[in-house]
Amino acid sequence: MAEGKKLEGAGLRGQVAGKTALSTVGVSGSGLTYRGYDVKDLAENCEFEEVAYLILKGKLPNQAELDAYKNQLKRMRGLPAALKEVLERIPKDAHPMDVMRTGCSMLGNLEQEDTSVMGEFPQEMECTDRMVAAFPSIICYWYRYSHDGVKVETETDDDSIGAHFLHMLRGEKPNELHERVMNVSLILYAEHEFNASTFTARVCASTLSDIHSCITAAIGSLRGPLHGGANEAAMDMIENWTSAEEAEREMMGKLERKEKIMGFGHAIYSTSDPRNEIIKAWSEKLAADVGDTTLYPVSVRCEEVMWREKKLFCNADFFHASAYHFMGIPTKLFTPIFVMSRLTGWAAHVMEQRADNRIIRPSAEYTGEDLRKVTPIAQR
Ligand SMILES: CC(=O)SCCNC(=O)CCNC(=O)[C@H](O)C(C)(C)COP(=O)(O)OP(=O)(O)OC[C@H]1O[C@@H](n2cnc3c(N)ncnc32)[C@H](O)[C@@H]1OP(=O)(O)O
Ligand SMILES: O=C([O-])CC(=O)C(=O)O
Repeated sequence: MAEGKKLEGAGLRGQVAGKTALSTVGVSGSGLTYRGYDVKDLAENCEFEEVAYLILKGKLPNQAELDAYKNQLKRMRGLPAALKEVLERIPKDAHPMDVMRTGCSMLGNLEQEDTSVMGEFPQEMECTDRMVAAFPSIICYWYRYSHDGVKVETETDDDSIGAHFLHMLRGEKPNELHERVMNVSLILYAEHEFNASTFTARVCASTLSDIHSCITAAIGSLRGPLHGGANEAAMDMIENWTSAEEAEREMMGKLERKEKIMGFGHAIYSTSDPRNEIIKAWSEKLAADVGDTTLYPVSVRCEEVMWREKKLFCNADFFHASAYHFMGIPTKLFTPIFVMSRLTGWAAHVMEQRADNRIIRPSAEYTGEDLRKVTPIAQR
């Protein structure tokens, strides 16, 4: 069970920066809740679209509401020609998170949110639904064009966002296991209170900016290796090791050299991240499915060494690395999948901020020079 840790010090740790009804992190016994539901319960019993609906619209949908929501999202999967042209110009070696950032921003140019009456945002839900539907299309359109020269069809009839993503990426519909894992993964990543990227979105929203600006800013914040980028960084690390023994030796060396190990530790949780045991179990199933005898044992040994040596635990990102890898997803697309999911949390926070807004503007402790006069340029 995750417990709260002593929260103080730099990085605004432990400071209440606002109110939310969307989620709790590390405060209730169950560790992580979305609108009062335990994330484990949601991951076991729901599809991602149900959870997206819960986060964005405030309640779990009934069957008719879910069907209508999924159909609406399906109809919004296509990309405007001007956006496709932009994606076609982005080089193969671009960072996929930069592609997401540009894709989101370009969509905001082509389908601007109506902000004409200050403080009123009548299209915020429609713009959000559009982004939820279009983000998988954006990343896959760019990836398939830049890597395979294929202009992929983004208007698929796949039932779920996860299946739609895998279908565009691989050119064929995924099997049931892979679709289920995508659902679970997207649920686990969907919302997490005032994490860095969500806070970024809220700061932007507090200026009464448009929703595409808020989401674009959040994508930039999620890109870093201390946040969403950790799933890719974890993969880059574990794929080098061919046995659990080698992983242990290398991990010990890293710890001796005081290197940060990606996919471990958390700003809020102190003993475990409740998302880890869920994605770890799916990673184990996928390992059995592909007959893996290396990557999963390597990952498990990393987890054991970090706990034994440092009492540091895997966060949501660590076993996502092996799980995605077993599904044949290229490492560089790991963090964009996080975006496809967290978009729901970001947008819900933007709406929550807008509904009860005061511009976010903290103060700083000044550590610079005392007041002084400008020396004329010739004398400097
Ligand atoms: C979905 C997500 O965004 S989850 C987070 C993903 N990020 C990562 O996996 C990156 C690796 N982890 C980290 O960098 C950190 O644990 C963070 C950024 C997640 C949290 O940072 P903080 O809140 O500052 O961590 P915390 O206060 O618990 O750190 C305590 C000590 O453990 C160390 N530590 C924390 N995480 C790690 C790690 N992954 N590897 C090695 N040492 C670590 C810190 O350096 C610190 O040591 P110090 O006191 O000697 O400076
Ligand atoms: O809450 C955090 O600081 C980081 C995190 O786990 C998330 O955003 O999912």
